[in-house]
Amino acid sequence: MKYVVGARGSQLSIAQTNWVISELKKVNPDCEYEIKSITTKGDTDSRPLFTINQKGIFEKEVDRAVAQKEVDFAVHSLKDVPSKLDESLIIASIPKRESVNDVFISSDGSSLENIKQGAVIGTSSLRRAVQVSRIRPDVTVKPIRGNIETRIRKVSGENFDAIVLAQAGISRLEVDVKFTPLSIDNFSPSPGQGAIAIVARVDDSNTISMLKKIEDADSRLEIEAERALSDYVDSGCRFPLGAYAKSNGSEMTLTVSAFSVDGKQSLQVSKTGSKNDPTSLGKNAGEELQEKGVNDLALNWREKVEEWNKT
Ligand SMILES: NCc1[nH]cc(CCC(=O)O)c1CC(=O)O
Repeated sequence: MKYVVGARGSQLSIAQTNWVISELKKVNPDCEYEIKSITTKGDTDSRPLFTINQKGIFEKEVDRAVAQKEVDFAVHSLKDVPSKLDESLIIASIPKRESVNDVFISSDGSSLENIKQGAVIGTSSLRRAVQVSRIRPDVTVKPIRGNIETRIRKVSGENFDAIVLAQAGISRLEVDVKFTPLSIDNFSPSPGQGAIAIVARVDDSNTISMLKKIEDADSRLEIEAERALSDYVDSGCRFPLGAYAKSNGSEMTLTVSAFSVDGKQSLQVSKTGSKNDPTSLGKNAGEELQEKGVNDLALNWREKVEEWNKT
């Protein structure tokens, strides 16, 4: 049996897709896989500056190829996959997740704690921008565009002294670059960070069961809790949010941090529950955030995003 696999044109997407194919070949030795790279607007345009709620615009283009049967399945970074897929599609498989943490990459090897005063730090993630400025209010956080390799090249000390990226992307690309890991406490990751989602057609049960062979049960439960939480707060999610679920025996703990866009206010919630009910865990954490007034964090978000884009 031969499968055609959809991927974006970016190097990360190709690297992730190759990794998925090598895992699939171990358990489906008789199957063949061919990558069909789908050039999306995200691979041709420059990425946006700081934004909120732009999630998944490029992944949707690849998913359309799955829905239209141009490819059999697609491989994505889960954190970029919107919570609502087309009704003909399903996240068929979640393989074992990579590191969830962010990392700090600087031109002179210094860490976020000891980098020189007034350093210029690049990121286009509002979550990371806020997290950086809370630890080092003296640095300047500036939006940086381009894919991972381009961003790393920009850390020359000329335009950027440092950047923040996901460790998972660097590991998957096998980039040879020095970095310091950032703690999950200070840099609560984006929901789903480090995980890969394989999207297939909901009625294609043969492909789904072939893909399920590389599913990792704990990774699936963890990302379900993180996504249930972000779904719960999504309607008014005009604030930077980090969420991280970790299973431990039969339990799972979901820790969530939410910030106002200017970084001045924050809320943290940590909930433990049965790992087999990730949806309730995510919803419970969301309810507690709402009781604590999370919606107030979103006040004036538009003006605050514009402020970030002026730096
Ligand atoms: N939004 C871009 C993106 N999508 C997935 C990854 C890396 C892999 C992952 O986080 O799972 C990255 C780069 C980054 O955040 O540094």
